[in-house]
Amino acid sequence: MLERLIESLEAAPMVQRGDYHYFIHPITDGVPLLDPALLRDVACAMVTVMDLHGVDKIVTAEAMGIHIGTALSLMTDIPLNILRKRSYSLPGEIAVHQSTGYSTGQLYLNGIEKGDRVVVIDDVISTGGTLKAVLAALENAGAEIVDVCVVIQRGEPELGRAYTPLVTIDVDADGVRVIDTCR
Ligand SMILES: O=P(O)(O)OC[C@H]1O[C@H](OP(=O)(O)OP(=O)(O)O)[C@H](O)[C@@H]1O
Ligand code: HPA
Repeated sequence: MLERLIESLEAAPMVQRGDYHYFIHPITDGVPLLDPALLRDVACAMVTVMDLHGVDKIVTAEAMGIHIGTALSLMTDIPLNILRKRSYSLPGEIAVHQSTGYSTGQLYLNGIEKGDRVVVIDDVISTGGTLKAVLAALENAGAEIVDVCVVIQRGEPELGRAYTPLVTIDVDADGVRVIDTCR
């Protein structure tokens, strides 16, 4: 089920963002084109590895968790909640600081109730800065985090809790090497 993902990752072009070797891939960037079969492979694998029992909401971060979260939501009928990079100034909005290997910013959580059972998904974890911010916002809102799943784990970031990657990669200036898969 993951052959298309593995092959496309190992063919991914690289660019520099400061000191950061950034790979460009349809799942993580929507560039150059997202093949529906690849998105379907990823969504089916995530549904297989995640614990979705009694889950109220799928949570992801703008922007590149949205297409994956949408596919999962359509497959499972579980509503999708998106942490946005802009504030809506709604009552109860929770703001958290996001940092990645090449950027910093804010993420804003709305629409999560105390006691909600949620799963968190994203396209990639690299430094872990984004998912740490998402988890902090959800904890602040009083959500119960049932599971965390990412398509791609880059390196060995710690989140302070377990999470499941579909694939684990190493990246250097020459490109991407897939070193592990979830099966
Ligand atoms: O583990 P980290 O070092 O935090 O990196 C992972 C995050 O980086 C990317 O988001 P980014 O904020 O770059 O923006 P995008 O999703 O809008 O492309 C990606 O979608 C992850 O959310
Ligand atoms: O190297 C990367 N490529 C695409 N998305 C990312 N998000 C964090 N690092 C990366």
